[in-house]
Amino acid sequence: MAKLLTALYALVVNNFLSILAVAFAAAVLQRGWPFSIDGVAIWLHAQRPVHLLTAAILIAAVANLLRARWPRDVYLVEYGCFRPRPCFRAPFATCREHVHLLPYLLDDKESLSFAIRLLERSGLGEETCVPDSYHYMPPDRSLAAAREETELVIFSAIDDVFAKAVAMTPADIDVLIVNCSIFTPTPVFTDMVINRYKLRAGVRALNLSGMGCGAGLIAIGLARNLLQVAPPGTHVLVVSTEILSSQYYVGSERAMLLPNCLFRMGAAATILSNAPERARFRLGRIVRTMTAARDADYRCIFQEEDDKGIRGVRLSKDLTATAGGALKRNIVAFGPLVLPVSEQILVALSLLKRKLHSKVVRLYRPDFRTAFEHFCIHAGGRAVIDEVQRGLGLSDEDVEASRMTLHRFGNTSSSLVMYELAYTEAKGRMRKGDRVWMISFGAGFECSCVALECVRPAADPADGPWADCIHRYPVQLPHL
Ligand SMILES: CC(C)(COP(=O)(O)OP(=O)(O)OC[C@H]1O[C@@H](n2cnc3c(N)ncnc32)[C@H](O)[C@@H]1OP(=O)(O)O)[C@@H](O)C(=O)NCCC(=O)NCCSC(=O)CC(=O)O
Repeated sequence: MAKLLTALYALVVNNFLSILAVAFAAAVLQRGWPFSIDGVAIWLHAQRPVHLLTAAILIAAVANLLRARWPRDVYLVEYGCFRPRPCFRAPFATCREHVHLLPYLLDDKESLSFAIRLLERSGLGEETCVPDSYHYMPPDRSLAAAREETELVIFSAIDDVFAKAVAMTPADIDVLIVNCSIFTPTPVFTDMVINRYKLRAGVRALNLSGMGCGAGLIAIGLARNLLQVAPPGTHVLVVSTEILSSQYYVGSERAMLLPNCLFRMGAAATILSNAPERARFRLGRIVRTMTAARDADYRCIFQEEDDKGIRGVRLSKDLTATAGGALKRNIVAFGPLVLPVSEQILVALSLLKRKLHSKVVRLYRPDFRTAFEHFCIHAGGRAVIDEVQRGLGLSDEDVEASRMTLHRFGNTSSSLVMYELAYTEAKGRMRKGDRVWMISFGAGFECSCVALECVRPAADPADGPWADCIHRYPVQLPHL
């Protein structure tokens, strides 16, 4: 009964304007339309032609002006992901053997057992992949190795997206955005892509670095902003990756060993456009929250040298709480833009109740499943997914794409959310009209939320990074 009442409440409140319009139309029809076509014709006839012409020109000019100022709709035309070959696999046995052979960990038994424990409890499976350089002993952290990894992951992802977007070629790209946080070579990634694919001389190229795992959605937000004011038919290629070779930490500090355990190779390439032709998703609201003004948040993910002068990325123990806080702040802006009115009224009522009664009244947690069918949550680590699931009150099915992506691919940084989208599609769950919520976190600290609406499901959903393993997923994860 309560379920039925809730559904009825949502139906009435969310369709209030339509119900009002139908009631008004019915009332008008019952009373009779006050104007007749003859009456309007006589009135028009009585006006001076020059006045009618001026009015028509004015109306057309205002409409044109409004249309030009109205931001264009932006679409995700296609996306592709790097699918690592099995030779890059890093199963536990190999990782365990490697950490036992690392000279700097050999003397530090505590750090050694910590690294192994984290590997086992990380939520990563047996098939995640690391670059060739990690298979060397000691790991090859040279520029040449990083460049080799870059070319492999980026070019594979771009090849994949153009293989899917059959009607498009690299020559159709007007703007190129590449993001990678830790490694920035010269010439930069965008030049690498322009050189390889011989992009047009007039292509606009932007490179984002140092922005952590959140940079993929930041790049998509930037592409959206550009496309909203660009001439119709403009195409942007966004490439998101993190290059691991140069950032392997060879020290023994726990907080800096963690990235070695969590990060794995990956890349995604996404084509966006302001033309609806051939589009697969329509971009909805995008909200980015930065909390770098808070010292603790700013230092939460920090590249620095340890006390022995060895460079690495330090991940704070408070990272999950920081992510939860940043998401909360983001939702204050994002929620009202995406939630149905019925949920917003419930939030407003609980706020009012809290104000009137006491601070102990719990605020109503909106049900985001009324606004989205699918969730792609940055799978930064098992604890990050736990925190978001708990905070948003999501079910295990809602976070399945994130947990399975962490299991199969590890933390691939800024490309993760595209692997998660690919999971949902590979499972055949994406339907026309379905809404997707992408959430990413990154150094800064940053939290970005992007809403997507599916306009055309994939022609071949199994064709993607999950092609060779989707039949084995979801897998049962151990209870830790
Ligand atoms: C690492 C974990 C899988 C471990 O989970 P566990 O279930 O084992 O439990 P746990 O959290 O109690 O941690 C186990 C042990 O690790 C220690 N520990 C955990 N996190 C630590 C950290 N950052 N630094 C130092 N030690 C740490 C704990 O103190 C504890 O030690 P003891 O047992 O001795 O008390 C989880 O904590 C996790 O997912 N954390 C989040 C990982 C993360 O930061 N991801 C974001 C990556 S950055 C990113 O994605 C964005 C970006 O780069 O921009």
